Amino acid sequence: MSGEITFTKGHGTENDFVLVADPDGAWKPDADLVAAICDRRAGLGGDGLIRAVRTAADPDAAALAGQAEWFMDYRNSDGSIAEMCGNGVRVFAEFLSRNGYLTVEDGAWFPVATRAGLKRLRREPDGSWTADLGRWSLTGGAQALADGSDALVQVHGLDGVARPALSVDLGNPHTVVALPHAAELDAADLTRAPEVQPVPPHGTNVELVVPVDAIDVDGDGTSDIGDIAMRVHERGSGETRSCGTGACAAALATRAWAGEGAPGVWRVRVPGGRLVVTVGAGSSLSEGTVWLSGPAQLVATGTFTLPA
Ligand SMILES: N[C@@H](CCC[C@H](N)C(=O)O)C(=O)O
Repeated sequence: MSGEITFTKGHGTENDFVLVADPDGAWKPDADLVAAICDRRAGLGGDGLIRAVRTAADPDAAALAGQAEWFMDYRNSDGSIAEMCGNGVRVFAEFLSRNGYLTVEDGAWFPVATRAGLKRLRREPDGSWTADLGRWSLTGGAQALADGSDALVQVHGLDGVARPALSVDLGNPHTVVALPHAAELDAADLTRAPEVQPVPPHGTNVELVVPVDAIDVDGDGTSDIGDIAMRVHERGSGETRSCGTGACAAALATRAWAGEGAPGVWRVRVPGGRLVVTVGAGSSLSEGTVWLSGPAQLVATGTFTLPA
């Protein structure tokens, strides 16, 4: 590919992406080009770039070629590579389906290859998508669960006190900090990356979370659905209006802090909308499987002239 590329702009709860179909793996954008495309003033603008390439045509995904037709090559807006994107994979599925690259029947799962392995997706009758993100774990394991934290995070704009946090692995790294009040969530300055100790070897996405409510659906006096609000500073992209894997991490860490009997379904309110996180059957408080549900919208298609 040279000269110009055809792109689609899409978002999931306002986590926005530039999507490019590259079935044969002919386009090899370097980090500078990805950053130029994602630039909100001089480029198209986006929290990330997603290249849709046939699994067999990309060396990073070729091992999964027999198991999924398409590979989501995800790049952050600074050009760095990320293993996984929960909002992006739903938008990717919508993109493949709307452009005829895949025939998708409502309710039927289909596989997608990512750098974090195979994921399954399903379109819901209302047009939203559910992504089976597969395995997650508390990075610090049982000890982190017993201690309630395995990291300390200093969030700019607050009182300067380093706060306890839990690290969650969803294929990509997350560090979740609980704040006591919505006012603190609003006051946090996420124009600067929160400072995490010990420094994660591959960087981390940082989620700030506050409890909102808990919902007793069946009236038995226990909470069936957890309800939290979250803001996120994404590795490689800065503050975004949503993060799907981040929403899962926030729900899973909050569930771990709540302990046995905590809900298995969580509503996660983000600045760009709402997501639903469903903890897989048989998951413990420190590891298991997880599903993410939410919207995926395509908003524009056009051509972009590549810099000479
Ligand atoms: N916004 C995404 C996560 C994108 C990758 C992340 N910035 C990283 O570097 O791990 C999501 O919706 O999960």
